[in-house]
Amino acid sequence: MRVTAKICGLSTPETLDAAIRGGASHIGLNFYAPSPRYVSFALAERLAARVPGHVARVGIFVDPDDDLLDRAIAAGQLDVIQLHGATPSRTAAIRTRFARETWAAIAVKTRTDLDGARAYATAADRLLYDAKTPAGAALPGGMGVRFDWALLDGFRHPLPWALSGGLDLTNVTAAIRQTRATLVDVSSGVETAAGVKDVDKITAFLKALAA
Ligand SMILES: O=C(O)c1ccccc1NCC(=O)[C@H](O)[C@H](O)COP(=O)(O)O
Repeated sequence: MRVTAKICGLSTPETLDAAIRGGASHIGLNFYAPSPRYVSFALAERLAARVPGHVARVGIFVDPDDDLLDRAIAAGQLDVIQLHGATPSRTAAIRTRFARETWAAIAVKTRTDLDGARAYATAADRLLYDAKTPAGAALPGGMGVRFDWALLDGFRHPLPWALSGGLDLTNVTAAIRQTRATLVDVSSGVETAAGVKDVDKITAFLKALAA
């Protein structure tokens, strides 16, 4: 079973290049201003220009308006729109309007949260099962929080999906073994501090998938 990865929240050429060199299938550019991984349109443009055609550029958004999407898609040459906090109907509208592969992030803590994924069955192209961050947390993602992977046992996935939330070099192999994920997503697990990606951590994480 081949497993691929999205390295999320990249904001420097060096770490972006490490993700590409290491074999990431997707790279994530974060357009949510409060995030420590936020990239301006100008920076997104420079980073996107380094990404070869076989690697998908994913834009990360929290309930974005159309203007932000328009500008980010152009700057980041986005192939994929990843939405946090968008309702199924807003997700469907974005997918239709922007004609891009669209991912719905599902914030998971309980089985009920997971069941909520079904509402996106006709609205999105892929689900990103991410851990629900604690109440009052500054961000809805990128906080290194893990959910109970056993919740996925026997779950009938309504769409292709990816596993996210608290993954790192120490647990990604077990996560894949347990959930049978074929696409994993990581952000803080390949950082030395919030928003500071690390070339060696990215390389080691991707190498673990190839082993
Ligand atoms: O990473 C962020 O700063 C972020 C902010 C707002 C919404 C989403 C965000 N990240 C989305 C991702 O796809 C992360 O990779 C995902 O939440 C996993 O993060 P981590 O647990 O740190 O690996």
